[in-house]
Amino acid sequence: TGPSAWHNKYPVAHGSRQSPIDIVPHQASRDPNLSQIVLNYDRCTSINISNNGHSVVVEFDDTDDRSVIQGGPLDNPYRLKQFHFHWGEKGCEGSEHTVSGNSYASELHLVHWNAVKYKTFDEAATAPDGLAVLGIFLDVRCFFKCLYCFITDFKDFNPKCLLPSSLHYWTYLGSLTTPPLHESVIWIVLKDPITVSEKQLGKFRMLLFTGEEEDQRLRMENNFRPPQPLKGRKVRSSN
Ligand SMILES: NS(=O)(=O)c1ccc(NC(=S)OCCc2ccsc2)cc1
Ligand SMILES: [Zn+2]
Repeated sequence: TGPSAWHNKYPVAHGSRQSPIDIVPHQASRDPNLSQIVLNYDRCTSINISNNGHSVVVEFDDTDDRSVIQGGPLDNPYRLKQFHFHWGEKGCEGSEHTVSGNSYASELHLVHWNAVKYKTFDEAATAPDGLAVLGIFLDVRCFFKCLYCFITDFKDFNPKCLLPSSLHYWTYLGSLTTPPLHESVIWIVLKDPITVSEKQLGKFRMLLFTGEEEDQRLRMENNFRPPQPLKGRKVRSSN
């Protein structure tokens, strides 16, 4: 049961601030008050990696403010909880947000929560300003290479090495793109995709298989939700 059936169990699927959306750059309003986003991931500690057969999630220790995103549209620092990817079975589609109708091969989501206003992620996940997700497009060359790299110990993995050169972004109010689809996300989508070079590839590696256990391959099925109605929302652009 794909995205078109989610509304049966999660009526908010037809809500007024659902994600992803199609971003039309020249319709986004440039907001000079939007400061740059600041990422403090230097002391991030990845604690777990899980591969549920159709996505891979790397979780972080979010018991203190060691890895946060702040600035831009955010009034507080938001703590990094996990990151994961969305992709498609064909190289030409897979991202969740689209830009003027065009898809990228994949989209990386760095999920953060507002630990200043809320006590737990679960509480923040149901609040209108509870979560901030940084969306980063991956181009096809990089995505497939990145998916097939190995790392014996991903503990030293720092998502900062995943960032494109420019942190220019679009931002809008939206939701989780998978159930429970809570309308609690301040989306920050970077304009530039990541194109990892060969030499950077050495740094960005991901354990995708369970190693000695049975070869649990990631099925390359689609795990992206199509764009949702804007319903009058404004997309702002950093300069
Ligand atoms: N694709 S997405 O970034 O919008 C995104 C991010 C997180 C999640 N869900 C998470 S982290 O679930 C953790 C369990 C939970 C607790 C309260 S609501 C979900 C779903 C979609
Ligand atoms: Zn996601």
